[in-house]
Amino acid sequence: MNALLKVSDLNKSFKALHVLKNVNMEVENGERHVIIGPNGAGKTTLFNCIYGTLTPTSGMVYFKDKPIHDEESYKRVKKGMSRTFQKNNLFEDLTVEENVHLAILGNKDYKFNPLKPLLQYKDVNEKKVEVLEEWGMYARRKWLVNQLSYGEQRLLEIILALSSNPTLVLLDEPTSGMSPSETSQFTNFIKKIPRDITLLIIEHDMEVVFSIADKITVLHHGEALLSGDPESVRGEQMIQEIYFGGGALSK
Ligand SMILES: Nc1ncnc2c1ncn2[C@@H]1O[C@H](COP(=O)(O)OP(=O)(O)OP(=O)(O)O)[C@@H](O)[C@H]1O
Repeated sequence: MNALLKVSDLNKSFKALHVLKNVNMEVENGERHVIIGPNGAGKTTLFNCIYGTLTPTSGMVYFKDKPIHDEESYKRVKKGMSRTFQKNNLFEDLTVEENVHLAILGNKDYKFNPLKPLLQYKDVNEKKVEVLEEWGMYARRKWLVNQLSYGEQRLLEIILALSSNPTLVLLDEPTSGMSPSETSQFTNFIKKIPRDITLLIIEHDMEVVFSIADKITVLHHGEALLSGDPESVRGEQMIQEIYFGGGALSK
């Protein structure tokens, strides 16, 4: 079977700024694939082109063997993609379960009716309970989001991304701003996600990278310098010099 996601000769420019330069990358089914690279390398721009937030200047993105690079994000979500963003995207004054409810509702075909009480969406309610139970948030379902710790809020964002039954989830710097204990909670959480869900993650914390990655792609000045298993990437002399020697990956 072919790769779940294939990025082929992808370019993205913002006027004269050539951010992505002929990027080629493949993500296999079930993989935990981590993208590393210094600030400004083009990692989020690459995510935006994969998810449809941005249209590439040229090149192709294939998902499940079909070209998707000119489709809107909502169509990509329907095909099984979901994502989180660098900054929290939660409704902080709503409860945990209301956030989950709205995320599930947002992926349904029927239009949200503001006059219909949330609890009357029976299938959404069932799915909500399933999601809250599966990911360990049921006990805190009535908590307001702003009562959760920062680490729990970031986990809730991932839970929302998982609530659409995705096959591919893109996580953009999920541990940014987390304390060491929140980061290790995150790593444990990632390890519990079943392998029928593929993960593509932008991550700066090298301890996290090497504890979760099956494959690492190094993006440098908009070019995919190399892709490989963690040990081969760690062993590359060029990577040692650029990243581990100079500490260029730490924020
Ligand atoms: N919408 C935009 N318009 C103009 N320039 C942009 C836009 N989005 C990103 N850029 C520029 O593209 C370059 C790459 O940015 P991008 O956010 O993709 O990098 P990154 O590798 O994700 O960095 P970081 O690790 O800091 O998040 C930067 O120089 C940024 O200023």
